[in-house]
Amino acid sequence: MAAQIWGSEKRARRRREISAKIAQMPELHDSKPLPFMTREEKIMESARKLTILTEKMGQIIDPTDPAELYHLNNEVLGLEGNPMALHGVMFIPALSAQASDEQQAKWLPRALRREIIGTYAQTELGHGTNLQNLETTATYDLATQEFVLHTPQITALKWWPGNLGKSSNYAVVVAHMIIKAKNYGPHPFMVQLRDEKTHEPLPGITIGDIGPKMAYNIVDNGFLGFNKYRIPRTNLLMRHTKVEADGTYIKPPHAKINYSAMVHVRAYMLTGQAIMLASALNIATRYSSVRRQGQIDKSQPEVKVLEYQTQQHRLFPSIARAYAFQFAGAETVKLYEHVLKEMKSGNVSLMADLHALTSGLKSVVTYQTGEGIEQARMACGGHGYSMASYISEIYGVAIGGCTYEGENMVMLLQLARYLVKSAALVKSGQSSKLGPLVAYLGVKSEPTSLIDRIPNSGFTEYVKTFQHVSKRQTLKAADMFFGLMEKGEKREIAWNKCSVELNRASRLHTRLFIVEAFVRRVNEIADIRIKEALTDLLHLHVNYELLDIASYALEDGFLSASQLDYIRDQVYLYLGKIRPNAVSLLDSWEFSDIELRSVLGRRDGNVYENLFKWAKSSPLNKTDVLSSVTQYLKPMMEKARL
Ligand SMILES: CCCCCCCCCCCCCCCCCCCCCCCCC/C=C/C(=O)SCCNC(=O)CCNC(=O)[C@H](O)C(C)(C)COP(=O)(O)OP(=O)(O)OC[C@H]1O[C@@H](n2cnc3c(N)ncnc32)[C@H](O)[C@@H]1OP(=O)(O)O
Ligand SMILES: Cc1cc2nc3c(=O)[nH]c(=O)nc-3n(C[C@H](O)[C@H](O)[C@H](O)COP(=O)(O)OP(=O)(O)OC[C@H]3O[C@@H](n4cnc5c(N)ncnc54)[C@H](O)[C@@H]3O)c2cc1C
Repeated sequence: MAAQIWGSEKRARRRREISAKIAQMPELHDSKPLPFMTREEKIMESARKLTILTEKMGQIIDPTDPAELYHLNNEVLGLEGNPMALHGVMFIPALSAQASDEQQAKWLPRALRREIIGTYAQTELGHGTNLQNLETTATYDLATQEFVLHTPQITALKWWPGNLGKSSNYAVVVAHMIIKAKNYGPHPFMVQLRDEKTHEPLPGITIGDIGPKMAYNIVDNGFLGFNKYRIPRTNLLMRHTKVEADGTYIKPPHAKINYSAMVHVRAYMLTGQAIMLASALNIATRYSSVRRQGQIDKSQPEVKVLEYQTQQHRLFPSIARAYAFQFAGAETVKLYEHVLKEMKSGNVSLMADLHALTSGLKSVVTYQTGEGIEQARMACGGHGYSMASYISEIYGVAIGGCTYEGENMVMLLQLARYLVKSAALVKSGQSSKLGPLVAYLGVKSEPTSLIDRIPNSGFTEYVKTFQHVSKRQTLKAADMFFGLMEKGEKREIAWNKCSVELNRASRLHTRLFIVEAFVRRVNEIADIRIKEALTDLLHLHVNYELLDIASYALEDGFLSASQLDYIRDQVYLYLGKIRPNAVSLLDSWEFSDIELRSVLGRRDGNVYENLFKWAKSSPLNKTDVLSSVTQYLKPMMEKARL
């Protein structure tokens, strides 16, 4: 099963080997539990480990393999981030995709050797979503052949970029490029921020940390202002766009090609989210098989809380989602790598499809991951609320994904643009022009669902039902939009008036893609035992998800009330079937205790001993009487007694 999750036998084996090596290297372990550290201590601890990794990484992993890098990152540095998080996730990808060969030769080896640390600075205090209204300017000075970076007012301060505040000395900065008074829109520039020897900010740069956040606090998300700060013309990333010495602008082959670093993270973050969801569920499911509370049969001893159907209903559909996201994520990464390769050689024809797909997936996956992690926390009762579970930290980090790389509603609306265009093709009889991801929009469906009507139909009737609801909602939302425009409404106003319905269509389309990716994977599996276990999980997934969106299929009579009863019964049936495999389905992800960082979810299952040890190690327990008591509470009580 680990091979299915991680993509191959070899990958699963390499993960195990990497975990085993790290277990033997105490210098790479947390020196104390992260929740007992201050933010400064955590940053210090993480930087300490990063320097060791820079020396020893080659002995532990193949540093050119992103999957191995990511696993090393999760084991050693953890999900709270690190002082170089954005260096690997966005700075290097931005340079790789957007810098010319000559620029790459100059900067990439230095970045890869970690001579310099970089980040991706795009978002500003006043604007994150609407890139067209970013306010940082890069004005070309023909006389000196330099760009002058400037922050015209407080809202133009770069705000949020990870590791910008204190750790990075370089950044890919996105600014509006102005040449001879003409604004060419947002473009990426390579900018040195700090002196390479002293790490002091360079003159003309104002920079710092934006303060603590809900989670992800080892990352120093920062602010940055420029005061007429000059950089050479050749620091504009020029793989696709060029500015010649005389100010001539050569436009890129696709208007949004400079957005590729965002698409990179949107594609890769899906499996990251699946890992966080599976981690939280691993903790909650292990704990649920240790925790005994109450009896189902009063004549019997107390049961493990995992025996309660409500507990299973709370956890198991999310287990299925974690697998589904992992499989859909793996497909997306493959597509991304393909499109990136094509893009580098000038073929931009697949960019729109990739953008639409990743926009929808990032939104649905992050939202449902957040839901699943929060259910996992509640499934652990009081102990879930303790930092000993570590679930709250996982939650805080995961839900950041609902916002970064494009706020979820906004990204769903990006997918909706694609769906509406596809709907227009269907309506104008041009269904043959539909891309493979939306081809179903042009297929006539049966009048009613055949779920439970055709024996042994596998998942086909389920997929058809998802396709039906997605198609219907897409066409309905598109009709609403076209209808408003026909009535004379301006395009943007009409769009806004339909946006809730449009986003519903985007969610349904994305959920269909996730179901299909799960089905595709299960169909590929040869090992009969693995196939059986995953087929059970897929049964739970399709039935649970369909129940969740049933209103769409009920409103036009595609599903009947009796079919809904059948679907509900199937959910209960598969909850029971999955119960014996539940812990194994999560243990198969092979998270080590080091990586999970959870007292509640350790492999040994000694929950109560471990919790007591953890509590005793709380810094508050170093002394029996705290100075808060001697200074304030004790005198207060004494005064009251007089
Ligand atoms: C030492 C060893 C240790 C190792 C440590 C390192 C470990 C790392 C290892 C790395 C390994 C790799 C694995 C990576 C794993 C990742 C896991 C994830 C971890 C998470 C980390 C967290 C990091 C968080 C970082 C966050 C960063 C950010 O948030 S950056 C800022 C992001 N900002 C946004 O996303 C802004 C959103 N807004 C937009 O995108 C746009 O403004 C908009 C799309 C909404 C609108 O744009 P615009 O105004 O320009 O558009 P128009 O209206 O003019 O046009 C719309 C048309 O354009 C089309 N379009 C838009 N975008 C694209 C696109 N990208 N591609 C193609 N087309 C696009 C759109 O479809 C419209 O087309 P039509 O007009 O409809 O045809
Ligand atoms: C943990 C974290 C890490 C980050 N790291 C980085 C980084 O490394 N580099 C970087 O540059 N940035 C980074 N960001 C910033 C992030 O990319 C932005 O916060 C994000 O893109 C959302 O933009 P915003 O904050 O402007 O939200 P807003 O756009 O102001 O969103 C506020 C509300 O307005 C709604 N809204 C906005 N526009 C529309 C619209 N057109 N239609 C409908 N509704 C709309 C949204 O849906 C939302 O409900 C990070 C953010 C976080 C939380």
